[in-house]
Amino acid sequence: EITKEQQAFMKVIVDSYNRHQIPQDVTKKLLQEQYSAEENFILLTEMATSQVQVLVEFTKNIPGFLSLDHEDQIALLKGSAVEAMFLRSAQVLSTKMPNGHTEVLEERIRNSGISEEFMTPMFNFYKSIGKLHMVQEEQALLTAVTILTPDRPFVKDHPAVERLQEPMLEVLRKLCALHHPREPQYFARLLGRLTELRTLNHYHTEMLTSWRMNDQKFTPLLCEIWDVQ
Ligand SMILES: CC(C)c1onc(-c2c(Cl)cccc2Cl)c1COc1ccc(-c2ccc3c(C(=O)O)csc3c2)cc1
Repeated sequence: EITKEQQAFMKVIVDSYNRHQIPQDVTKKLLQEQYSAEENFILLTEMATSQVQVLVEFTKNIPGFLSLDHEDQIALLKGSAVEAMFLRSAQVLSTKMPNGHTEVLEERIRNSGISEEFMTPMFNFYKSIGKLHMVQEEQALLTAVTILTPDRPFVKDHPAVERLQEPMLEVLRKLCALHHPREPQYFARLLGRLTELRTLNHYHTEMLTSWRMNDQKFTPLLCEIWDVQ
């Protein structure tokens, strides 16, 4: 069912996804530092900054991405960074990481100055992703599909992005049928998570505003990608 060239195409994306991860010396800090809201915010800022760098490297390996208009490349990265980081942190929180990152990451997110009203939708999303039990290929493809979403703000050449996203959606659809044969609606449920991700974008914008109200500092890279400060 999955053709030879689709397999090769998928391998490029999955290998890149596995190659690009936050380095150990950064993630191990999650286990070491204190648990004050202040310290948690600083750690999460470091994680997010490192994850954005990882995302940029992953995105550059998506076939065809580098031949897009340069301004559109930036618009796609800015428009998808938060969603891609929700997907990645969801993966960490739902797979019991052997290194104990899961528990400490959840603990630090829950105590980092994020107001209660955002906790519920955030952790509902985390739960809904966990229930899907995505295999690694699906996680890699879903992240690539999220990044190559044509209707992000300021994207000029929609059709060019669609032409890159379509083949990835087709491979993802076949992967879902392959790995979840008894759940014909699995692919549709997966795409439903992308809709839920869009709503989290709006919550995230408010989270940023309330952090900034408390004079919290971000890194230059996060300020650039989130148009803050
Ligand atoms: C600026 C900061 C306070 C912030 O603002 N919004 C969010 C934010 C939040 Cl709080 C939730 C969801 C999305 C965002 Cl942007 C954040 C924190 O973002 C994070 C991004 C990414 C990780 C993350 C990734 C991978 C891994 C791995 C691994 O791969 O092995 C092991 S531990 C870990 C940790 C955590 C937090």
